[in-house]
This record gives sequence, structure tokens and C-alpha cells, in this order.
Amino acid sequence: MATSLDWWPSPAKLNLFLHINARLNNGYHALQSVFQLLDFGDKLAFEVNTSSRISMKTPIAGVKDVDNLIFRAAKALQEASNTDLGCDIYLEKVLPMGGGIGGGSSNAATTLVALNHLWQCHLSIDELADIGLSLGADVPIFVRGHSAFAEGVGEQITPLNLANKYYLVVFPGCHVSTGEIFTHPNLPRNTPKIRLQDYEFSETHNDCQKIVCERYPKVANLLHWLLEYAPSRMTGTGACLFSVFDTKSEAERVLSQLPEECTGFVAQGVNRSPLYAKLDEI
Ligand SMILES: C[C@](O)(CO)[C@H](O)COP(=O)(O)OP(=O)(O)OC[C@H]1O[C@@H](n2ccc(N)nc2=O)[C@H](O)[C@@H]1O
Ligand SMILES: Nc1ncnc2c1ncn2[C@@H]1O[C@H](COP(=O)(O)OP(=O)(O)OP(=O)(O)O)[C@@H](O)[C@H]1O
Repeated sequence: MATSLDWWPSPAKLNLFLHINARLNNGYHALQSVFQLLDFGDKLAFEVNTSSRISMKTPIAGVKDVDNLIFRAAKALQEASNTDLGCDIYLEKVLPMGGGIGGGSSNAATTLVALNHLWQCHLSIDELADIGLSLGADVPIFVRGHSAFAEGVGEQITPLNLANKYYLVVFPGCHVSTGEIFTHPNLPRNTPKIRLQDYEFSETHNDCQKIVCERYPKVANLLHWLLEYAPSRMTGTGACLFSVFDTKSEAERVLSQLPEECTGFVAQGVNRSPLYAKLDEI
């Protein structure tokens, strides 16, 4: 690995709630959610070359480079901007994959925003968000870089300023496929829409949680355990769960007592993505 890489943050998100309002004709679902960005995540570094070659220097085990959302994001930007430039890409992965905390989507968004700057493509945020949406429903949120209320398939976004709570995020040790949950016949699909101004954590829920708990006892047991300590819920389509705390020390105390088969981290909720704090520094 090169000696002094310039790292770009790729933060995790939590879905503080997830209501499914309808099934759309294209198989996707109309949903409502609050996306809370966290001050914790993966890191990516890019070394620009003039050969137009895009190369993953730190491949992800089990994910072919052509399927890696980072590679796909770089390729999509190369095509959209007509640049002749390429890059070598390094990834420091800490977020569990398939955990509902948006690691892959965030990696794609960081790649779009960083390479737009490094390749000097001058695409607007709207253009980057459109490219992002073609890669995954959650990518636009990370491109726009603000905690938000989301509707539609996740692309209709209203930025939000949320209280900067501390979150204990726990990975129960099993992966849940998003497709598996969204195609389940018993998934609730007609939760009435709420108005943003009526949002309160305690008045909302995650429509995917019951099915995931039924199919994955590890998730159900862990949720039961966490609820003894703090308000707790599943994020996205799982498998990660989170608990909400007012102080870092309370969250860290519960982290230190986690059952053995789980891993977790404590992070603070942030309104603005660390990705944009990095852009500001440049
Ligand atoms: C539900 C969330 O986890 C909330 O953060 C995300 O919106 C899912 O986002 P994602 O993992 O980026 O999902 P995608 O890769 O776009 O879609 C994976 C699969 O999930 C289902 N899917 C996803 C998003 C959505 N609004 N409706 C769906 O039905 C579709 O079957 C799709 O084939
Ligand atoms: N750079 C990447 N990082 C993580 N996963 C990737 C990446 N590229 C492709 N993938 C694939 O995407 C799948 C989902 O990964 P991701 O970490 O985004 O899931 P998630 O946390 O459940 O996301 P979401 O909350 O958006 O559903 C992985 O199992 C993996 O096969």
C-alpha cells in the first residue's frame, strides 16, 4: 500500500424507523424513513492515474471487483463525465456488510463525491445523486450528506436536524439479504404515511423487524437483551440493531457487556456527513 494515502470518510447510517407504505409496480417499495448519519464508518483513498484504469487495490473477500459498488460508482462517473482519468482505490472496511447500516451505499457515494473532486468532473450534487440512485436506493442520501427524512424508494429527501444522540450499534453475527425481506409474503406493506412534523421515535417502528426476528432468532434474542437497557430497534432490513443513549458513557457501558457472539460500536449521530467535513478541509 502506498505510504501516505489521503483518506475519505464513508459513514454508516441508521434507519431510525422504516415504514413500508406500498408495493410499487417495479417490485420496489414506497417507504418512509429517518436516515441518521453516524460519525463512524469505512474509509476510502484514491490515487488518480492518467491511464483511465480503475483498480481495486484492497478487494473485498467474496465480492468480485466488477460487482463492488465502489468500482461500479467509479465506472459510472467515468462514463457520465467522459473523463480520461482513472484511479487506484484503497478501502479500509470496518462496517459489517449486509447489516442495514448502508456500508456499500456509503462507499459508492464517497467514491462519487471524492472522484468528482479529484477528477475535476464538476458534476452537481443532483447529477451525482442520480448516478447514485442507479447503484442503490440509499446512495443519494449519502451523496447529499445530511441526515434526512426519506420517502419514495428513498430518493425523496428532506434534510433534518436531529438531536445528536449516541448510538450503540450491534451486529448479531448473521447477514440478512435485503431482497429476501422485501419479497417475503408476510411483510407489512400498507403502513399509513406519517407527516414529517409528526415524527417521534416512540411513535414509529420498523416494518421489517418482525419478519427478520422470526427468521433469525439471533436478532430476536439480541433485541430482547438490548431493550432491557435502552430504546432499541433494527435498522434497515437488518441484521444490525441499535440502542439510543443520551451519553457516550452509557452506550459504552452496554457495549462492554454485549453477549459474546455479537460485535458492536458506539457512534454519535451527526446531521452533516463527515464526507463533507473532509471536502471543506480541501
Ligand atoms: C430498505 C433500506 O435498507 C433502507 O435504508 C434501503 O432502502 C435498501 O437499500 P439498498 O440496500 O441500497 O437496496 P437496493 O440495492 O436498491 O435494493 C435491493 C432490493 O431491495 C428491495 N427494495 C429496496 C428498496 C426499496 N425501497 N424497495 C425494495 O423493494 C428490492 O427487492 C431490491 O431488489
Ligand atoms: N463496497 C461494498 N461494501 C459492502 N458491500 C458491497 C460493496 N460492494 C458490493 N457490496 C455488496 O452489497 C451487499 C450489501 O452490502 P451493504 O453493506 O451495503 O448492506 P446493508 O448494510 O444491508 O445496506 P442497506 O442498509 O443499504 O441495505 C453486500 O453483501 C455485498 O455483496
